Amino acid sequence: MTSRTGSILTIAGISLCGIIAYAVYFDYKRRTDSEFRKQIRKEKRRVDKSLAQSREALVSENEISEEELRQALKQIKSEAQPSTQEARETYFMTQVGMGEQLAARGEPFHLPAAMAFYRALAVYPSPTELLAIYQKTVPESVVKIILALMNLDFAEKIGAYFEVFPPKWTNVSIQTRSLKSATVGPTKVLVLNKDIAAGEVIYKEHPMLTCLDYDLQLAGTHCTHCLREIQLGSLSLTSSAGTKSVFCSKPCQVAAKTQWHSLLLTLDPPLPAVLDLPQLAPTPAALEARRAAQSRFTAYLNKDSRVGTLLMVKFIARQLTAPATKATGKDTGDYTEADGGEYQIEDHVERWASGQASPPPEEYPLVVAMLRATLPGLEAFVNETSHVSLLGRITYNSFGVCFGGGRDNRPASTLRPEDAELTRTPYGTSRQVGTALYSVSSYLSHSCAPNARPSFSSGTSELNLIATKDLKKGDEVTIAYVDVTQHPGESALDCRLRRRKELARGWKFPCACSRCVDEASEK
Ligand SMILES: C[S@@+](CC[C@H](N)C(=O)[O-])C[C@H]1O[C@@H](n2cnc3c(N)ncnc32)[C@H](O)[C@@H]1O
Repeated sequence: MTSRTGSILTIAGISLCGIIAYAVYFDYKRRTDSEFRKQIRKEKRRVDKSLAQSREALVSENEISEEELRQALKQIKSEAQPSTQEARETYFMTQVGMGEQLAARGEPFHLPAAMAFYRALAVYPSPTELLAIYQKTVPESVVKIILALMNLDFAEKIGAYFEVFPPKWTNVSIQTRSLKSATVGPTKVLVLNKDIAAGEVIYKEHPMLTCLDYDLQLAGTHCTHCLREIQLGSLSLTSSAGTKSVFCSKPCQVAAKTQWHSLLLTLDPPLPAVLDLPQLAPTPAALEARRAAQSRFTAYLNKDSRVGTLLMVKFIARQLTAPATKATGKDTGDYTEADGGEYQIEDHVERWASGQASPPPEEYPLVVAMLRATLPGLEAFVNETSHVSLLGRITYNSFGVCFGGGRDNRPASTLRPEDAELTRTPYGTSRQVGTALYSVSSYLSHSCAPNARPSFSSGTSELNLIATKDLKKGDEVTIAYVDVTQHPGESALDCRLRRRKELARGWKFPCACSRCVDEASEK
């Protein structure tokens, strides 16, 4: 080992031993905190510019070509990653040692040296910190190549998203189009990749997150995970406060337990075992604090049946439990490997359009207290700004799950009408059994004369998108976000006003669909 390797390992080792468990959270923060990501994007533009220059310089100095960089990255990406903590540590040390030795052999070995350092970076809990160490200890020309590899990796990930998502089997792609409205600018829409006949299923999609309506949760009549009506026997999970969630099947029970239930509602170890990270042994006082924080948070949710907030914390939990969820094999609608792209649940959610949320002031401290009591450091997943924007994004994109034509015994909301939950469903939120979020369907536009409809014909929250007209390749697919039928005794004008009012309240846009445009010109 060279003396420099020694210094990298000594400096890095402090972090490796001390913060490996917490690193998971900080890495998630990097990926979830929208402000932080905004900064990264800004920084990326700056870095892009300087790296484009540095790449040009690398190329012009005949050091390394763009193609060589691409091949190097491809090679690194194709290699298997160590899966246990012990293996990661050994891999890290081997790669750093190798990088040092290669770098010392001079310029022809700078690319393989940078590749070794880059591999070490990929398994290190805090990459920015390690990069700073490299900058102090590794030859400048090698650092330049490491930065160029980083930049290329980032650019490939971001740039390719809408090329590989949605997956081909959904028969749709996402395009940016300008809608026929003076106030609505370019917006993303779903466009068909092939002709589809009326009545055919365009695609089926499992939700990434669900929330059973609170009254049904209490009644125990529906599955907390897939929202199916429970016919035969049910299974349950008990929270730290003694309340029960029921499930229609073992896979649903396991999925809910793994994804969010253990972390948010119990005193079980919060880190999924498959992460193979050291679990902190909680003191009795810490366990009691966790139970109390969970119970205060649950009381807050239950008081006004807050769906958006529950979905938001389930989303936070899912980011942490993703590796464990993957191991259960249950379809989670996240498309983590959409046609070759590698995505996390947050990569999808951060691209969604966002609405305005105005949670009561007591909500944020309750969320933070609950996360901190679960595991110190976990509260870093949200700050005051990202809490509001995450909530806005989640409520803006939620769908109402209705079986058949929907139910008619849903209790009215206790919130002010302007704060009451509004979900996308042609039957009306008041007829749903629960709320669900979908990766692909989030991009569906509204039309008062839609050409498709969401159907839940499997009796679960799996969304079947059915064409209601003969459609051609290139057509934009639309659904009705609200009830657009003209009811008996309702004039066309009243119907128009009702649906436009609801759209303005829930989604804040003046509808630019063909029916609204035609009806406006008939006046
Ligand atoms: C829930 S998002 C749908 C996905 C969104 N288009 C995107 O870019 O991610 C709702 C937004 O889509 C646009 N939109 C959908 N249907 C529309 C319509 N009929 N008229 C005008 N804007 C519409 C509006 O900008 C609205 O705020």
